[in-house]
Amino acid sequence: MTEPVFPSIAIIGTGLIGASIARAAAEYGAAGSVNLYDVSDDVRQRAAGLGLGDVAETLQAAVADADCVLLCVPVGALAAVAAAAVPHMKTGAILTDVGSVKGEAAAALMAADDGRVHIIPGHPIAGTEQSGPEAGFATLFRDAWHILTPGPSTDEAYLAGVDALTRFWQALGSKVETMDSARHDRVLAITSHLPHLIAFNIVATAFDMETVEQGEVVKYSAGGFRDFTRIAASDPVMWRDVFLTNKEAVLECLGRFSEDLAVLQRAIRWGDGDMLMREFTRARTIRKAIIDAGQDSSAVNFGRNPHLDKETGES
Ligand SMILES: NC(=O)C1=CN([C@@H]2O[C@H](COP(=O)(O)OP(=O)(O)OC[C@H]3O[C@@H](n4cnc5c(N)ncnc54)[C@H](O)[C@@H]3O)[C@@H](O)[C@H]2O)C=CC1
Ligand SMILES: O=C(O)C(=O)Cc1ccc(O)cc1
Repeated sequence: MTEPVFPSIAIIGTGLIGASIARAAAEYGAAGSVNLYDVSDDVRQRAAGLGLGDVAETLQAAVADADCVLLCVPVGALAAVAAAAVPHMKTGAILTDVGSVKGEAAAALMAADDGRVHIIPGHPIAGTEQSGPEAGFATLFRDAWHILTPGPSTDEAYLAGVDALTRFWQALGSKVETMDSARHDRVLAITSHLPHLIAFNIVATAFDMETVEQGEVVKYSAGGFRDFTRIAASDPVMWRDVFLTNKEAVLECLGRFSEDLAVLQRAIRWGDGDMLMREFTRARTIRKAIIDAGQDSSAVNFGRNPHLDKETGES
């Protein structure tokens, strides 16, 4: 077996993502030892029971020996956790995160910078609608993108840190890209954040209609609506924080989306079949182009936990 990328890592927040990193790092030999900490007593006990690593009683104890500290908490908690962690970290260690929004995450991490650690924000584009340590699985990051948004430093030690973190995520199976955090937030607003908002909204609308239609909405729900309900089952705290911290980019996308929806609404009202054909054909072509380019990682990861997928019975 090859040398681990990091002799020791600390994972703060042992939910879906933290537990998946712990399992993957152990399974693929990416870290020599894995320390864990979660603010919740109950989650800490469950993480220990699952054998995810050495569960510490305090954040300070978890990070003290780590060569890389991975913050896997909701975006809104990053600033406080980073501020509490950095003074106890080793000089030269890496501080990264997995937050779904990067501008705010980078600002939260940078605010804690004391000049001794290397701050390299990151985001795995892989997940499911589930949360908690039991939901984690080692193959979550396989073939998924991992976006790093490093700072502007050209310091040799910092660049060596970026290189090590890249190798860590590659060892977990990810394809790593670096990107400017503002660009990340614009891209993710349309590809991930807006789709989640639409799912939360359509499920709520259908539920309200159900009281009128006496159960028929859910009873006859076809595949499309079921897919929306899966996404809408995602963690409310995590998604509240995403929308609070990527406000501008999401509102921009929502504005464009509403305009385009109004065009379809108008076409339906006026019976403009040509317009509907044009729009639907274009969407179909786009989907085909995505598949042909091999970008459909959803088929690999999203929503497919081999340990928990009760619907398909996969194991
Ligand atoms: N769920 C998903 O599909 C994905 C989530 N992410 C990001 O990963 C991060 C974690 O998300 P999940 O693992 O899904 O959430 P989760 O809800 O499964 O786990 C989060 C854990 O953080 C803990 N926590 C909260 N505040 C804390 C604090 N101050 N100190 C220590 N622990 C604390 C919670 O107790 C919880 O156990 C979020 O920032 C999210 O944006 C990124 C990619 C995919
Ligand atoms: O489950 C799904 O469909 C997802 O889209 C998972 C996901 C959620 C948040 C992210 O920042 C990245 C991936």
